[in-house]
Amino acid sequence: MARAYAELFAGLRVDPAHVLLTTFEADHEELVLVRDIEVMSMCEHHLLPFHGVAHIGYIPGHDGRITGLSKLARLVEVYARRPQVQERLTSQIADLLMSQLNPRGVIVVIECEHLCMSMRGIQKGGSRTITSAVRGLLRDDAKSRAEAMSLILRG
Ligand SMILES: Nc1nc2c(ncn2[C@@H]2O[C@H](COP(=O)(O)OP(=O)(O)OP(=O)(O)O)[C@@H](O)[C@H]2O)c(=O)[nH]1
Repeated sequence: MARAYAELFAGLRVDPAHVLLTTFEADHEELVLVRDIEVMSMCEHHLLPFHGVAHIGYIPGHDGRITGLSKLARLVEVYARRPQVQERLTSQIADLLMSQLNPRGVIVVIECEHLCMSMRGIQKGGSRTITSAVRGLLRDDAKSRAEAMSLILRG
């Protein structure tokens, strides 16, 4: 039992800042977006799962540095594998990207079904909760935000 919880909450043992230590010189200053990253997390109120997908986009900083694509998915894992609420999960990912990668903007959109609403309580399966956290240029510039949103919604 203790091992099962250790696995479920493995994200608590990892320093999220370490995930983004891998960066590359790419001279790329346009949007980078990774869609449909699987999310498996645990609602901190009921200790029941919520699951779905995350879409993470960023516009690199003026130095054009990028991070490894898998690091974005790893960041989702670190913050998801702990008791969570979806809103905090969304903003933690966006805030860490802003502070570590120093990009011009970040957008994180997460869509999940919460089993605490499906299996118990109100018992409404199939509803999806969508949260977003938008920072920097992607928040302030309507054109950049619209471009990112259109790519996110395309799927
Ligand atoms: N930005 C970007 N990253 C890429 C591309 N192709 C591969 N990568 C990433 O390059 C990174 C290399 O990181 P490393 O930490 O050196 O390699 P790794 O240990 O295999 O990394 P993991 O895949 O996280 O296990 C990984 O995050 C890959 O996902 C690409 O076209 N663009």
